[in-house]
Amino acid sequence: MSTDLLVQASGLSVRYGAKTALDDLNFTIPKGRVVGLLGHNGAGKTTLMKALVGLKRAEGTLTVLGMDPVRDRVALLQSACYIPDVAILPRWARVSELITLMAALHPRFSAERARALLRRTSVNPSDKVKNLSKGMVVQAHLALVASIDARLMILDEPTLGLDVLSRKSFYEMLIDEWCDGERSVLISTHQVEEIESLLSDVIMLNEGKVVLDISLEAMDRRFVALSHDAGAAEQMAAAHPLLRYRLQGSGARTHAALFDGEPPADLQALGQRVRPSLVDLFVALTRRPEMDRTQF
Ligand SMILES: Nc1ncnc2c1ncn2[C@@H]1O[C@H](COP(=O)(O)OP(=O)(O)OP(=O)(O)O)[C@@H](O)[C@H]1O
Repeated sequence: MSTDLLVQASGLSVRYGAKTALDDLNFTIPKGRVVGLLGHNGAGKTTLMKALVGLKRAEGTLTVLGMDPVRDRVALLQSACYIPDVAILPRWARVSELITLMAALHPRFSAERARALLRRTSVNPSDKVKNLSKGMVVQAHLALVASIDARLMILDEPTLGLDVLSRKSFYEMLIDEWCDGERSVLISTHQVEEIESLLSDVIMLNEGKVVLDISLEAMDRRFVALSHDAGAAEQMAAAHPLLRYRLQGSGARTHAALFDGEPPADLQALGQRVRPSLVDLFVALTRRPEMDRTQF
């Protein structure tokens, strides 16, 4: 395996009985990337993350840090860390005791780093877990996990239940203190707007299939949105854009049409190019057909 590819998946499928949760996924995660895993409820995000850390057996080929996640699970967890969507820390313990415990259990854990990361949060090492708020538990959990010298961090909706300031500081800590150009992060969230600026890449899942796997730079080059006034709506619609939506703010151009690739020249003359957001693209690529009529 090339050491630059931390994850390599080909023909990856996961089933729960008769239900196919992931269907023939092919993707890689190179080093030094921050990859957003986006998808509606039930799209397969948690299932994929579980497969990556060997908690769910998958068909096809899956290599994580050069290892088979199920067979080499113990070794893999020395170099990959995973925060599941329900962060649980033992309620009876003080945070300082968890640091001591982690230092004893994990060869790549740095107690010094954990204490330094905790200083950025509102959690004190002397606090008991049972006295922490939900958000403080999440912060403590991240500080502990980010103190493991790992190459891959897998975060399943890590900011669930956090207020906006805590979410911001969580992401700042992740980017400033953990990402170093070699390590990669795979992060799932429903708060797409909030993480767009952090991401280098995005993988979108829809009903167990990958509908988009792209870097943000390539996304900006490939997808074009045209803002236009209401009068041009029919012509835009006739060109079958991926999505038509309303723009916020004032001005004559209150509508936009999103295209995969360059829109025809005559349409470009009717509108102005605007950058489609990740949310617009997500809606366009993962909406259900019954939503089509409700766009306008
Ligand atoms: N233990 C299970 N047994 C049976 N089906 C399951 C199980 N876990 C997940 N599924 C099904 O697999 C599909 C993918 O679920 P998954 O939890 O991976 O979605 P998700 O994208 O993480 O959703 P959410 O955003 O709601 O957390 C869903 O249809 C779900 O019902």
